[in-house]
Amino acid sequence: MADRRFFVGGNWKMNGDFKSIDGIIAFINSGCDGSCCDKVDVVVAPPAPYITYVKEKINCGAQVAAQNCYKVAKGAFTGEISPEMIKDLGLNWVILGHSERRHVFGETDQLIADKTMHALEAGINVIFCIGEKLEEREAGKTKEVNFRQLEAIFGKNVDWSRIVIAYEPVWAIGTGVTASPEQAQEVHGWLREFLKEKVSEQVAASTRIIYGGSVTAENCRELGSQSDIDGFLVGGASLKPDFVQIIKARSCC
Ligand SMILES: O=C[C@H](O)COP(=O)(O)O
Repeated sequence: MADRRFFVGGNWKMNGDFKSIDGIIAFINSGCDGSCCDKVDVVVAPPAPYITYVKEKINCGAQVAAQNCYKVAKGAFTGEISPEMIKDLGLNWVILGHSERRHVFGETDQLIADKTMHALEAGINVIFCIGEKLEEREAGKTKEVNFRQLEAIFGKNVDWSRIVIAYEPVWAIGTGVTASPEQAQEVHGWLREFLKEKVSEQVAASTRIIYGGSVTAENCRELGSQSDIDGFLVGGASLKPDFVQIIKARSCC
């Protein structure tokens, strides 16, 4: 297994209120103790209005991320937040390119690339999401779609040490239909080869590629044991105590 630190993100999406968030923070704080968080990067992404609250309450080493940001620092962009604001809140991570941003809100590869570059320039690390739809997989376009989404940031001045790639097949998100360990490993392997060919051997070897899509406490160990799966981006299960088991999928704490 390559020496890439395991990474587990919890994407709460548009879920939670103060009461339920208190419960989530309680199980993260008690379950993700020092011995565990020392071995895993844990990053949770609450809805924007709760970011500061969550950041103040988490006391176990887990970091807090934003779920999205725009491509400029400030201005007349109602409803948006900027990477500079995320930095100002004391955060270091943002999720970009999530399938819900791509397919519900119509974000293009170009916009996601622009947002990624601006976030990196502002000092924010990026969880860069890609993934094919079911019809694309069934049409034999899995590799083509994922490579196209990823190569949107090739050729730019990317600091790859600050990017985590999240492979999230759209058909597996929130459906209960998880990619099999073999299916996920196959795509992760392709992505690593693609990085090796188009960027560099060093970037391919060191960049973490995490899997997302109906990850649960039950399936995380087998998925996490695949050689090119370096962690998870978890949606639904990150709102439950199962999240702690997923954090521990590869460590023995
Ligand atoms: O960002 C997380 C993914 O969309 C996965 O969501 P899920 O675990 O609910 O399938």
